[in-house]
Amino acid sequence: MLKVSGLQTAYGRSQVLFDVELTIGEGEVVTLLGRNGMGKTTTVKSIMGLLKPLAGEILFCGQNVRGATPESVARRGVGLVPEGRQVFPTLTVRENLVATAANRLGRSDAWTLERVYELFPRLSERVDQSAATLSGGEQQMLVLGRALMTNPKLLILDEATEGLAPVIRREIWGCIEALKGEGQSILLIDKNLSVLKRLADRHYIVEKGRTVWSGDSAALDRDSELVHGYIGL
Ligand SMILES: Nc1ncnc2c1ncn2[C@@H]1O[C@H](COP(=O)(O)OP(=O)(O)OP(=O)(O)O)[C@@H](O)[C@H]1O
Repeated sequence: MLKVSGLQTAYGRSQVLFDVELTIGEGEVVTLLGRNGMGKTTTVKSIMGLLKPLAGEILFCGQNVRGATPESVARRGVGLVPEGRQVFPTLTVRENLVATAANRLGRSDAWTLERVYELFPRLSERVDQSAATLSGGEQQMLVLGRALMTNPKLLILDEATEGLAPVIRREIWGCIEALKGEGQSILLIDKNLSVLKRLADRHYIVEKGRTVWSGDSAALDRDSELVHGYIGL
């Protein structure tokens, strides 16, 4: 579904990615791990077309999307839950969910408001409340629901549980697990290694803008010393 290879990206003159590679197959849950500032968000922004890479290949469903606009990447079926709970603050819960909703790929089991409310009952109790007045956890659920309403082939979650109370985190992890059960392909960035090991099929570690390790959860355990050196957890 997604194949990134030799990815290089810079902010102005400051190059941050030097050689990132990762692959996500249909229905797979894959993580991108690494310490703060190693290039995970920059990789996501490069995939989404929010940054223009200097070099490398980003193949999504067999087509090169490197250099494509964010709109075009979204239209092809990549949904992003960005860092930092980016709701549309002046819109209500319902308006947030429908604002970018689409079923461009014509899925027969498309996401609907009802299905999102079923997944996140807290949102169903607040449909006419403005997003700015939601708690942090509710805002994050809203952003996740909004991404699902675009019916993405690939869902990318960048630190979706950061800064949330444990009970809300568990709720969000439960939803991600349910999505995995439905065959949703997901790229996860998070610091909660024990949950990621249980949930994900494979993992990639980035260190100073390069993919330096990849493997499944069993390999992550086997190489735990090396892995902990890289991700510092
Ligand atoms: N807009 C920017 N301009 C210049 N440098 C940037 C910019 N955004 C990020 N960087 C730098 O790029 C590097 C990689 O940052 P990035 O946000 O991709 O890291 P990350 O692995 O996602 O870390 P975190 O877990 O802290 O979000 C860091 O050194 C960061 O300071």
